[in-house]
Amino acid sequence: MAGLGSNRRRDLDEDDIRIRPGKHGSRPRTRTRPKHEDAREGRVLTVDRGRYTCLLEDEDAPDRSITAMKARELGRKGVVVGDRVAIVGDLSGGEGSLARIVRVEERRSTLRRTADDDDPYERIIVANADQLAIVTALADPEPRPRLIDRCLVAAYDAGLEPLLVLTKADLASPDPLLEMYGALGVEHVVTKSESAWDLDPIRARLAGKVTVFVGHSGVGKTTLVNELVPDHRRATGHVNEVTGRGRHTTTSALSLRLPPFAGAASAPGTDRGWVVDTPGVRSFGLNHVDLGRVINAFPDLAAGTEGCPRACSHDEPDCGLDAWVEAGHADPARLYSLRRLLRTRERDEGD
Ligand SMILES: Nc1nc2c(ncn2[C@@H]2O[C@H](COP(=O)(O)OP(=O)(O)OP(=O)(O)O)[C@@H](O)[C@H]2O)c(=O)[nH]1
Ligand SMILES: [Zn+2]
Repeated sequence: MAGLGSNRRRDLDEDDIRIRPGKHGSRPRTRTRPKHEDAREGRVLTVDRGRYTCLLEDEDAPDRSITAMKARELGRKGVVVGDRVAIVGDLSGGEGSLARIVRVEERRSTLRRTADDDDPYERIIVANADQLAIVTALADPEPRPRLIDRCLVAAYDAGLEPLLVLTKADLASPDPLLEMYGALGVEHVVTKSESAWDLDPIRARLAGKVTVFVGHSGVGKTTLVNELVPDHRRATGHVNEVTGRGRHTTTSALSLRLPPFAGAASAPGTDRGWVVDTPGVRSFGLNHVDLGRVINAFPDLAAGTEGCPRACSHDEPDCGLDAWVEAGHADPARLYSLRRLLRTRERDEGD
């Protein structure tokens, strides 16, 4: 599906969004390993009360899911969902087995949030993601543009490519919302759960990427994720089996590997992509966000900031961008959209 203003979007991809290299290209390079030469590489799928469910991604142990704890030597260093880690100890994955995470590889990206704008504690929700899927229902509940704007700011700040996922298209047209976001050049897909799903457009957007799904309660995120990853429930049941702990509501994100699909390039080993489901992400506090970085997602406007006063917020009377736009160098709708995003932190009532 064509994205909105996708030409413009292409331009900024080069500078701002990290392009994923090939199959093994995103793997952290092997560093000098003074200790734990026998450590295996894994990916953190979810976290539950100090226990990390990790997927071993070694050639000789493909797709083995194990439970691990943080080794004491990691100290206070956090381990989050999406982290690439080095693991030692009991890697059998058998019942009651517990391995140790001894190293966390450098992160390609970190998606953070604060509970609200005044919250001084920022939390990393997910490491090493490529894309932020902002799931919004077209009706029931009504779309909340302010919340979308906040998610967009968080995505731009984190260097993630935003993707608008508009659900419940059987209830309302996506056109008004698409018009509102057209100038931003955000990619989008439209879904509806009615009778036959057409999931190919969204699958094509997810292939080969790690995509974090966020959305307000009731927008249909769970319905969609279950459809995309039919093993979802079984996978989470498995986690409980392994840890031997009872069922409870987890607040951790959960990484799910997408199954192969016919429309994707089906070379063996092709990365089908990952969905990272995030229960409980209902607000997106932006306390940690440096709004000065948002303009980097607008290269057409960034080029016009030479006439700005020092430390210009780009939302003040002396900002040079008004003249830049008046001179015809950029679309006024783009400047309007940028300023709307820059003001999201002030307009937080109800979101
Ligand atoms: N009409 C319509 N209803 C849908 C669609 N997708 C989901 N729903 C319904 O919307 C309601 C909420 O869906 P969920 O998948 O539970 O939404 P959620 O975003 O996961 O919400 P929480 O579980 O509260 O976090 C359910 O009653 C779904 O059946 C759709 O495409 N069209
Ligand atoms: Zn300015």
